[in-house]
Amino acid sequence: MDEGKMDENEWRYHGEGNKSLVVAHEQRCVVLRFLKFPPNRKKTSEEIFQHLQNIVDFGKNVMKEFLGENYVHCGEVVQLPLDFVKQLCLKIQCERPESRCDKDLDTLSGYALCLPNLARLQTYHFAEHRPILCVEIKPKCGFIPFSSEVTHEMKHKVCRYCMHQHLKVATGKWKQISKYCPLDLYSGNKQRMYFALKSLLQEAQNNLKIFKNGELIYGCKDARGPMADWSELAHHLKPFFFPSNGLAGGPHCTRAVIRELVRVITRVLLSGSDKGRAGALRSGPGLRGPAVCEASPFSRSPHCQGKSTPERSGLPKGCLLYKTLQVQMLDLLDIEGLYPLYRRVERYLEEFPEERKALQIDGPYDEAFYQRLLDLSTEDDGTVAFALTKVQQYRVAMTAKDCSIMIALSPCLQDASSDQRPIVPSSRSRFAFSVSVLDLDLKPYESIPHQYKLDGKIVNYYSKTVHAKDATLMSTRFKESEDCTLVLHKV
Ligand SMILES: O=P(O)(O)O[C@@H]1[C@@H](OP(=O)(O)O)[C@H](OP(=O)(O)O)[C@H](O)[C@H](OP(=O)(O)O)[C@H]1OP(=O)(O)O
Ligand SMILES: Nc1ncnc2c1ncn2[C@@H]1O[C@H](COP(=O)(O)OP(=O)(O)OP(=O)(O)O)[C@@H](O)[C@H]1O
Repeated sequence: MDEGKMDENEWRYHGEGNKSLVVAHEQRCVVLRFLKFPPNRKKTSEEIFQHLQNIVDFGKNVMKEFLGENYVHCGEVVQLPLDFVKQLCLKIQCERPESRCDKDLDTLSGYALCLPNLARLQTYHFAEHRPILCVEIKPKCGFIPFSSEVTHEMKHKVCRYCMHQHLKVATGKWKQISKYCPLDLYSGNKQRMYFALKSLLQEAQNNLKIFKNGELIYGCKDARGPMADWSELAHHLKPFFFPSNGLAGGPHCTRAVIRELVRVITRVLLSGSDKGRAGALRSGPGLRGPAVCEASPFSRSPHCQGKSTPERSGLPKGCLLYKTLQVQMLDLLDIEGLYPLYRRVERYLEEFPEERKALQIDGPYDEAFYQRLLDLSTEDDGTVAFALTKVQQYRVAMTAKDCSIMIALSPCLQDASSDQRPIVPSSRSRFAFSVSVLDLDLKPYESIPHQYKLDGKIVNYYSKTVHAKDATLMSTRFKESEDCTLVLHKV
């Protein structure tokens, strides 16, 4: 990229999250990822450069090690002309969803990350002219805490995502509770995975997006966005899954196309032999905790009836879901066990503020930082060193709980057998595919107190609503039995 000759008209708005905004190049398969900040938060250019460089280093030295070379794209920090950034910011403003406009794009530093466009991924040298379908999934936390530090019984039964849904609907973030449960997706059991993916398709929230040739065709921009329309989605997908047959339209066609999509995504998610060092974590927590979440509607669905023992994780060890789950499980103590250790580090830093650098709280995220993450002991010897290791592991785990997986699918030509790319078959076509992870920014040390408070809020709200529901149910049952007694009495 020639940073000297930048033209805002060659870039278009692509998407954004809470902390960054992404624009895509119209022709080339690259994106620019800019940081966003609340309007009054002024950061120096040097701070922004350092923040971005830390993201790159963390990707290279930590996440590539854990997840594998091919899945992680670190990109590079680029310096752009300020005039270009200002014009770009004006150009895209009208396309930004209202709910994301509480933060502004950083137009003052001129720094951004330049990354491959994972929605039009060319990793395996897909021919430029071939159509590309891309599915982005934000799977969230795939396990139930196994730490003995957990005090709320509910946390041993219901996963955080399912509990959080209730609070999100109550606060108006989303309109309705999703049937998606991360434990189903991470189960490795095909039926549970189909159920999870279908649930995501029904209620995408911010957990599912679908792009065709780099354009968003499915998924919420905003809680106020229109409802999911499967027939419109099927219309987009039909040429990919039923290329040469004249499958008629209508609900039958829609169902057939969605079924194919779900099957292909499941196969891709279960595939993979990419080498990562997540194996280094296997001697640690392993797959512990309950295998199912009590709130998942799957356990109450007809598929599950008659099965007394839920499936344990059947994820193949090489697949990205497995590796992501292993990194998530670096949260060994749960926020309840971690918070006192965070306080220990805080007290130490209050006394010796100059030590912050040596403790690598704000980087550098180098090989030494990575090596310390491999110590999975949970025996607290009372030291700051122990507390710090657990704090850093927790931050890495939280990052893995909030990352997204991008699956790019490109239809194969009949003669594509000599290609080196992995292939996934569907019933009427074949796709070359690639899988990548995005949003691997290390969660800040400062967010730990917020996590602690939020955890309490989520569990308390869920317990309250579920108890209220149970109480209503009980009182209805009680009434029914009272009625019954009366009837018996009469007889
Ligand atoms: O805490 P959670 O589980 O709500 O996750 C937040 C996400 O909400 P979600 O649950 O996915 O709707 C949230 O996503 P949205 O902005 O709501 O789309 C962010 O990803 C947030 O991360 P950060 O603070 O921007 O680094 C996420 O915060 P943390 O990952 O820092 O907890
Ligand atoms: N390299 C990429 N290629 C294609 N699309 C991308 C890329 N990076 C990000 N995106 C798109 O931009 C969106 C926002 O990016 P990202 O998730 O990194 O933002 P964020 O603000 O860090 O997210 P969060 O809200 O989780 O903090 C993603 O959901 C994805 O659709």
